[in-house]
Amino acid sequence: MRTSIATVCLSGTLEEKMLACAKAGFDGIEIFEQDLLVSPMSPEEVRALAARLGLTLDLFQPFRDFEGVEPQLLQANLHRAEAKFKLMTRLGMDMMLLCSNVGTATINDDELFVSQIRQLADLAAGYGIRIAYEALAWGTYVNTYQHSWEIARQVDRENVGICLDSFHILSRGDDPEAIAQIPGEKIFFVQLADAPVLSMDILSWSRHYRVFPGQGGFKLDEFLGAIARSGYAGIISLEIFNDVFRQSNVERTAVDGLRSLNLLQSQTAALLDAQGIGSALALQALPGGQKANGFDFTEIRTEDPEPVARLLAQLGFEFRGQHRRKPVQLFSAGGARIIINSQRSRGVTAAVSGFGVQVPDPAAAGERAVQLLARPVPRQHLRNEADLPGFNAPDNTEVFFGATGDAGGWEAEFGVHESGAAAEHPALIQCIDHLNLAQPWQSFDESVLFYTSVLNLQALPGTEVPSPMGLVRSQVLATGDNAVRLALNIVPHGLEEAIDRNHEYPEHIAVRTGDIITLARNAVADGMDFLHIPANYYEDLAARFDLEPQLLQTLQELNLLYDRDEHGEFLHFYTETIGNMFFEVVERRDGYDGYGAPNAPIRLAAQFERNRWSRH
Ligand SMILES: O=C(O)c1ccc(O)c(O)c1
Ligand SMILES: [Mg+2]
Repeated sequence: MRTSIATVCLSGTLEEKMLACAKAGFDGIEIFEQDLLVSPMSPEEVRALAARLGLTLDLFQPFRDFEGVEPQLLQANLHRAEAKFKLMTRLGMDMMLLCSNVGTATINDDELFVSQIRQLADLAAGYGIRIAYEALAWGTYVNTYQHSWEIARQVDRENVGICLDSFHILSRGDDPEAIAQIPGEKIFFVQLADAPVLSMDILSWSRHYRVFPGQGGFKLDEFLGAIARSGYAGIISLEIFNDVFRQSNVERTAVDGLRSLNLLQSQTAALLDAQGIGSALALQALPGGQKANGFDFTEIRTEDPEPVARLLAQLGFEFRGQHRRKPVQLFSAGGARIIINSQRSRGVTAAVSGFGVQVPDPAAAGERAVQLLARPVPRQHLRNEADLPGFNAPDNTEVFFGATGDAGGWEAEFGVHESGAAAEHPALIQCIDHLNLAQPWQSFDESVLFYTSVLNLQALPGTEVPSPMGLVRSQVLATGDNAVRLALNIVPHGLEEAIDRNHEYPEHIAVRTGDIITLARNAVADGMDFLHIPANYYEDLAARFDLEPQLLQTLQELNLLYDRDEHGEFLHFYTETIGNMFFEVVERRDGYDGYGAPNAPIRLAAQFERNRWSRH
């Protein structure tokens, strides 16, 4: 599939945008006219740069407010168009986007639209230029794809077709199914954008909140499937107006965009395959996404392992061994393995630096990640050491693929020979339940797409948690069976540096137990520091749930939090924070499925009080 992206999606100068698109691997770009207007590069220089970078210049856009006007204005519009045709000739471009009129149209008459666009077409033909007519969702008279197609059909010129933009169609709730009936050769261009489901006027939604495919709520595989069934064989482009992308790192945004297209074409190929339909789009399928069976390990980086090791021991973890070659230690409890790594850790008090998941075929999962443009972690293994495919997530977490049930492969490097070595006491901890990773606000959507596509996780509906630092947006990603769960928390604006500053906005590792009360009592006996929960919380619990007074008293005594859903009950507690991380211990009774969301504000406020206090 040939891929393109509109320059309006990206930050920086036109030159920077072009370099980033080429580096990410796009085939071409749409030149958004404003980017050219403000550029010091001449049209000839833009053309030469594109040629040098191997980028095609696919669409000059937008040309606005043309049809449906009085005769005098039409002449001015044709004059304006001719100037742009000359400019396009200098750029070596042959396709112009014509948006349906949103401003100057005063006459609602299809026949007039047809005859005026026909005049434009005949003028364009003299320059060898084709016109792609796009119905904007807020077009004054033309605002549906059916209408733009009807007009283009009646114009009846070889050099006039339509541009289909998923946003304008899906934002209105229109059914894209009828696209399949349009002759593919009359679809001149396809723009894709996703968007979160919001209720606001369509213009504001379009200009500020579009996101890459897979980051919003539109069913773009079905949309692209309908495009494919029309017989369209052209370019699939991204046109994303997004306030955050326009101020984010241009290279990262370009990679994020191409990742979204690589995922979408694979999903669409699967959809068409299932219907037994071939496609002229040459959709590239990715190696199949594998369902992870669980966490392989979680890694903590720290320059001083002692406080973390002490906390792990208080929670019931056993020290399993020291890596034979590196300053790295392994701890485990039940099926939960935690690695403390002191390499490259100068200045890091403690931070969650990576994790592994177990999949049936790690090499294939690694190959899929590469095709999704994931950045490989530089290799540091020796020939006789396990070589887990590893990648840097957008939040800088290192993500590894291990083989299902084969931790022994790398555990041996820690001198651990029999897997599941008999501990002195059977561990109360069963496994890693979930990880909570902090996300800078600029890269939240990028992270969601990365983790859902590379780790093959599903995004659950997001929530918002009030905290003294601001409203924290939170999003859970999980395998269908919850064997692997990640909770991504957006860091409130202004605190994103806190992640690097090693303070204030910690991440956490949640481990699961079948007996949290015994585990908490053992930890108290071992002198562990718990996050202190205020008495107000327990008064509120008593009001909301009818709890046995004895249980309520135990919860308060042990700083345990409580929640209930339609399945069962949830008991959990938090440890004190070390550096940039802490632990949570959870007990899920009778299939409780959530994360104690009502308790999250209590936790954030308690940590805020505590961290403020510890800084003075
Ligand atoms: O918002 C706009 O003006 C605009 C311009 C060009 C497009 O292709 C589009 O989808 C929207
Ligand atoms: Mg568009």
